Amino acid sequence: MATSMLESGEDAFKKIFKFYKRRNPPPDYSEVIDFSKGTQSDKVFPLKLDSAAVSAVDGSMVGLRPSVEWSAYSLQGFPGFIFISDPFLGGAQSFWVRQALKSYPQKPNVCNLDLHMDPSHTQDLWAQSADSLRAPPAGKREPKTVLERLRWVTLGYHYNWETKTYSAHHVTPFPAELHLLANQVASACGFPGFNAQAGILNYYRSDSSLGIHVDQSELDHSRPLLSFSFGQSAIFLLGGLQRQDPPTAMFVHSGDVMVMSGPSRLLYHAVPRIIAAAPGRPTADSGGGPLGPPPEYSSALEPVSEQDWTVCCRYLSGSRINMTVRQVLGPGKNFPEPPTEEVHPDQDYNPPQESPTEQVHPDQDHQSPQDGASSNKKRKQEPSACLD
Ligand SMILES: O=C(O)CCC(=O)C(=O)O
Ligand SMILES: [Fe+2]
Repeated sequence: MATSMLESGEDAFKKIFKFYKRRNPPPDYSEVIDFSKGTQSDKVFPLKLDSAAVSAVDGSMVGLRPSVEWSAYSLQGFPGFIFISDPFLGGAQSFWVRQALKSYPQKPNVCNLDLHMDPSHTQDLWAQSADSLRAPPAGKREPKTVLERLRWVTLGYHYNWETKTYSAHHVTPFPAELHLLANQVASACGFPGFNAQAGILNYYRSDSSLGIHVDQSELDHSRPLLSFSFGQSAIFLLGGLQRQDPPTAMFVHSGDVMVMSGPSRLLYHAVPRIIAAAPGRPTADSGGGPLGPPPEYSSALEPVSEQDWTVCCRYLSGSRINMTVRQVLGPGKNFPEPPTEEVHPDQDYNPPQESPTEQVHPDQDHQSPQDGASSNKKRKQEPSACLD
């Protein structure tokens, strides 16, 4: 399969991306690494993390199991890449899903819908969508709620999709609980003092994909990039330092955490496909249901009400959420002073259309997810597929 494709002219990453994105016939997944099956693949090795770096109490505050219990792995050929198979306490994923759907899209954070909607309509996407998502599906094709049209949210230093930069002039407070979660995971992985300064949240529908790119806009690449996934599963492709290097395919399931650090920090990667989570797999919608975390541990996170959880479950039945957390500046560092004539605080922030990087620098820097219906078009359109 994938390996035999590498001979011909088209670059290997693109070819493998297309292979996994293909709908008809669906691809063969036999070469895809599944970390939830442990060291079944001869390329996967158990990784001992720094269990002293995070106390069980601190971990439980953000919904993490004690780090000695985490199943962490390294992947042959990818030093610095760490895969942690769902380190969350039962029920704790629901907190993060609710945050990603209800809280993080709110102002002053920035989202794709701000580009073509009146600010009064992007103020509270949850409030506008919750009733429709709570109602039982009517059977016929229903108009999409605004929440279902959400594709990305930026936090902290807001990523500028056009210039592919962060700026000292466009920053809002980074959510404290997500800062804590990232700090603890990074500490366990050998990066104490990780300072979450920017977040990019991607919201994938069942036909979405994320193009081949490298996350290089952060100014300090010695700090890791952390990725948290919830909801439906995905195929993640991890390649090399060159765009055409052949990638390795792996499944990412709900609750999984990936850390790109050291020599893996600047590797090309992509998400060609969202896959329905296997029945019985503890996706966010079954990980404790509406209950939130068991009451025996303290948490920095507000419990999720049953009402809210109904909305989250309906949303997640056909969607995947990925939160990447980045440290933009080195410890104690600031943004370099721009030459005076280039200082245009905020006015020069032209937030993208839904997938602006496709228009400007395709296949290179960080992009937002693309919907299936528009994968070959310059400007992304709303997806045509309905909820599963
Ligand atoms: O969705 C994912 O797993 C990857 C997201 C990503 O690569 C990014 O946001 O830069
Ligand atoms: Fe990325």
